[in-house]
Amino acid sequence: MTADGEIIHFDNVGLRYGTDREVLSDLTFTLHAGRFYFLTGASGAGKTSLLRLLYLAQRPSRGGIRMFGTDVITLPRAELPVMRRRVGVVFQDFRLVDHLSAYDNVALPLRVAGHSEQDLAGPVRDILEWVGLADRMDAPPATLSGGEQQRVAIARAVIARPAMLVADEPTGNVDTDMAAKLIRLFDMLNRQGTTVVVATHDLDLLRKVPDSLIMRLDKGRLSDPTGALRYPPRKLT
Ligand SMILES: Nc1ncnc2c1ncn2[C@@H]1O[C@H](COP(=O)(O)OP(=O)(O)OP(=O)(O)O)[C@@H](O)[C@H]1O
Repeated sequence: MTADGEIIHFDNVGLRYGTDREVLSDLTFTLHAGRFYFLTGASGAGKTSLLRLLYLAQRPSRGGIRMFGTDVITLPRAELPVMRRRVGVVFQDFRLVDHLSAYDNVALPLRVAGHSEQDLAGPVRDILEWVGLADRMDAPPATLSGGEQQRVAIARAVIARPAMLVADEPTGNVDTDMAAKLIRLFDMLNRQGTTVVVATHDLDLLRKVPDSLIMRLDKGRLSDPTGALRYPPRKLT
């Protein structure tokens, strides 16, 4: 994070896949630490593509991106994994490892980072408890409901305490009540200081986080270039 609380800055970013037309154009915005952002827009507007830029799964075709004060465009490839570890990711389809228990799925990022079993056991149990799955730790994903699987995925995304959590339609495969519960988890994380970016079609979710900032994509462009529109509307300070 930089001194003024910026965690990400996009400067005139464009993205095209292959030689096709641009799917994202002229994106200039700043995300600030500790805020909650919703990314909305019609199907095909470019939400997933923009999130992929945020979690460094994709490089832009043009423009500049600064993350945590570092220019990621010129960052050597070998340094990308360290930067990626600062961003947790949650997907609509959970993407859990089928043959691992809930516990082992959540432990995975800490094991990859080299933590000992002794050190990681406490945090993994604590976070599974926090998402309400203390009694399902040994369950393989296939035996969990969609909402339970998504809570494991959220626990896995935040176990290494990322500065930012990025979620792509995280409530797309759960019912309305579970969607509200998942958004409450994101909100709690945000209140503890994690910057949160959630892409969603579901405009009802936006009302559940009153202080959220809305980024609206329209055919690859941000219709509010400052990303500062609020929903419900609130006076800007
Ligand atoms: N790997 C790819 N190769 C080529 N074109 C792609 C690729 N991924 C996405 N696109 C195109 O980029 C555009 C934006 O897609 P993207 O998935 O980012 O939109 P979205 O807003 O997330 O859509 P949805 O809400 O339907 O998931 C679409 O026209 C899509 O067809």
